[in-house]
Amino acid sequence: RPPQHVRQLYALVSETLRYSPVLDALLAGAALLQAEKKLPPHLAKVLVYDLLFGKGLKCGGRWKALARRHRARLQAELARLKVQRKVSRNEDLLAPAEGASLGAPQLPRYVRVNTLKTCVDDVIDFFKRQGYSYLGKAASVEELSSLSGKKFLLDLHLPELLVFPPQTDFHNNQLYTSGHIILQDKASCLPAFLLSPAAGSHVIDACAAPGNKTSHVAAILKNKGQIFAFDLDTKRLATMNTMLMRAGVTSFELAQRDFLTVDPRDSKYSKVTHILLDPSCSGSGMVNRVPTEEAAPSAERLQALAGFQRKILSHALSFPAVRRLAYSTCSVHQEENEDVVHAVLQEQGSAFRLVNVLPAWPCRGVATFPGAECCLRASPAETLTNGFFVAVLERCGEEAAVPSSLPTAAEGSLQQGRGAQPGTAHKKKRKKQRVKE
Ligand SMILES: C[S@@+](CC[C@H](N)C(=O)[O-])C[C@H]1O[C@@H](n2cnc3c(N)ncnc32)[C@H](O)[C@@H]1O
Repeated sequence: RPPQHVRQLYALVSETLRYSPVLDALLAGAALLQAEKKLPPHLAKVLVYDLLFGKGLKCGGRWKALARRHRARLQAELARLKVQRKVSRNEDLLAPAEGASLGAPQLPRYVRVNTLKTCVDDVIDFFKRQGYSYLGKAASVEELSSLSGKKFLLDLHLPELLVFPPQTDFHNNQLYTSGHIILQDKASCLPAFLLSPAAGSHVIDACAAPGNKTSHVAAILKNKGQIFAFDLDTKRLATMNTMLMRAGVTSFELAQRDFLTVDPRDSKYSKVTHILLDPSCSGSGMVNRVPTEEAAPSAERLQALAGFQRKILSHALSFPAVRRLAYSTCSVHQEENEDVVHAVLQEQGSAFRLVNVLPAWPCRGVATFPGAECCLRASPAETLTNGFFVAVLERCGEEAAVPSSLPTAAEGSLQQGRGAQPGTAHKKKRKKQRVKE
């Protein structure tokens, strides 16, 4: 049934997620899932949240009645947990207990500077004026993990990425609302950075909405050239349109379209040299994702996703002028990552090859085929990001001809000599609209 009170439902789900570690402890303590074997664990959490902390929504039917039967036991568990944690209010349970690590790992707050509107130096100055201390460029991933209070760093891999302590909230910050900064996980900044089209290029973003990567591509293009962005989802495209306008992106064409039906021979796309392909995936790498069965997709679901991903990757490579393509997923499953890339590379014969990107990146593709280590993986534990995968494919024999703004530091021996000097993009102080406090 469609929800009658969407806002209440949204609040219920987000609050359940906020209390998730506490709810896990209560469910375990009361052995609810052992007692009610048919009760799905995620539903159990929502029911227990509503029973103990919520406002008592008028829905839930038989499941709600089932949870109510365990009310006394759950309340006793809650009281016990409060005594154990030495707290009196429910909210105080949300602070992690001493020495404990509850729930999803805490990732830093990554802030991508939107170079279409400002520059890194100006944004650093802005935050300094807001009372933050700038600690310079990070030397290691460990340094990023030890950030606390009002301190921030420049990322060690991505020159336009600032790193703040976890849970720093900039959603109401003037720089965010004006599109000067984009709140984007570090791993999700990799595809556009590694695709690195030169200003003036024609680029396809095949599965583009809600558009964070598109706006990143536009920034790399310096708004010069043309972006053709496609997505199936009307609502996500509407959000994307607003986001791109706010970010000052021009020269883009958004289309609500199945990319698989876009004709590679259409003369409109005859100059497309770069493609960013970030197709639907299981999302199994997302740390803060609403938990669903997707976190552990079935073999059938993985097979279906991988089939789609192979098809859409092959289709993207069939654009006649394409020279470079970045394929990415926020999945941790080999089936959606290395296996897809390997299968399509084999199908392409010697037309395309993998580029050995970012040799300094610590986490590489799973060695399931020769060259898989050219791909990048990301994970909360190793790179302090969501779980992610990126592979960059390049047309064989084209590399010398490809103009690229990619810093040479981002590519290994296979690509040496291409592109501009490391860091030139952020070192140059560009004249940009100055950010006013
Ligand atoms: C992982 S999301 C893309 C995220 C986006 N690249 C970003 O950075 O904001 C995958 C997107 O692919 C879209 N999609 C799925 N199948 C598609 C198809 N056949 N053609 C175009 N878009 C598709 C989905 O609607 C979804 O918005």
